[in-house]
Amino acid sequence: MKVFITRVIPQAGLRLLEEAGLTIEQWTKKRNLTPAELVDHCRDADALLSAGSSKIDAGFLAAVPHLKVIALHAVGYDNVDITAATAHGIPIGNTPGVLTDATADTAFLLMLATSRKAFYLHKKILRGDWNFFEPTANLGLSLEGKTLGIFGMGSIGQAMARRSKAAYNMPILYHNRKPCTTAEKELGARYVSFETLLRESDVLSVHAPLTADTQDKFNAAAFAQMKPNAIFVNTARGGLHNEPDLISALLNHQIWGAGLDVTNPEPMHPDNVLLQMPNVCVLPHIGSATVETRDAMAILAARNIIAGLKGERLPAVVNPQVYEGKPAGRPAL
Ligand SMILES: NC(=O)c1ccc[n+]([C@@H]2O[C@H](COP(=O)([O-])OP(=O)(O)OC[C@H]3O[C@@H](n4cnc5c(N)ncnc54)[C@H](O)[C@@H]3O)[C@@H](O)[C@H]2O)c1
Repeated sequence: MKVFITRVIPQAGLRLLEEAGLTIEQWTKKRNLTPAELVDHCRDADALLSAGSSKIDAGFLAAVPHLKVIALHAVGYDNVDITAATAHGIPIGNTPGVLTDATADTAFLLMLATSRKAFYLHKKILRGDWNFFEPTANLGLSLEGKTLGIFGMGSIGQAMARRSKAAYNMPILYHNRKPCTTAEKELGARYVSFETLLRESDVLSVHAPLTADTQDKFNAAAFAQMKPNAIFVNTARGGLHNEPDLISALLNHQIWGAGLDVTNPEPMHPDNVLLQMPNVCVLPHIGSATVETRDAMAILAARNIIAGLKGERLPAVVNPQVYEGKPAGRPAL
């Protein structure tokens, strides 16, 4: 049986697939597959392991309904039409949990780096500009005791809140689809409306998935309600903030700074004005990019593939409804 993999993934995952007797075809070119290439490579595959943001939409799924499982090398699944996959009876796997700490570290890094203008000052040193005689230009903001607002208090939001509370004793506010008792008990986090989150946060860190509800959630109207000293951090998906509105909010001093691991589009154009702003730090979507985390993600994605091909329930399934009212699939492995 054949697995098509859309990008080079760690050996730890490939080894598991090989040990299961699967034939692996991996896309190794240094560019993303086109939609047509993705369909072509999946025609004779039994499973797809998708690393990156290839669109797994209704058109793609209709072209390859024979796939027995699709495993994402990611926790976010905004690139997948889950309804269409379920209608075709294709289970979709993802990699929750194993990337929580690495991504929360990235959010924390961006909060701290932005508060101290770290990326901008690094760039100035590269230009030979140490700015010794104008030290006020280097001043950032302290984080101790400042209020952290979390939008999306799931696994990564809680991990970010835990780090910030431990490091800077930050009071935590959050807005979520439903109250999170763990964060309330463990961190004293306070559930607030979206408007209160905007108005009262000194740092606002975004950790909700990209959905129709959250698309462009952080737009001109939202930034206008934030504090002039607020730092906006997004490690979730670039589609949650409206980039022109974010740029205006920064230029008009409606907010103080921004730390972004995700942009819209990706990659960000090197001439983007955000990259020239002192109070902005941008990373190239490296939330989960540690050796250990990527190994763990590859292993979980491989386990999802193997379970799917055996007709077993995936260890991490996004659309459990695919199993409803169906007898367990006939083992194919
Ligand atoms: N930068 C990266 O490399 C990277 C890495 C991992 C995850 N992510 C992103 O981070 C997101 C969160 O990951 P997670 O593991 O914490 O997921 P999670 O499911 O544990 O948490 C998401 C939280 O968002 C909340 N939420 C959903 N819709 C909401 C809405 N409309 N309003 C308010 N809250 C809402 C949910 O209730 C949930 O508590 C993922 O969806 C993914 O897009 C990015």
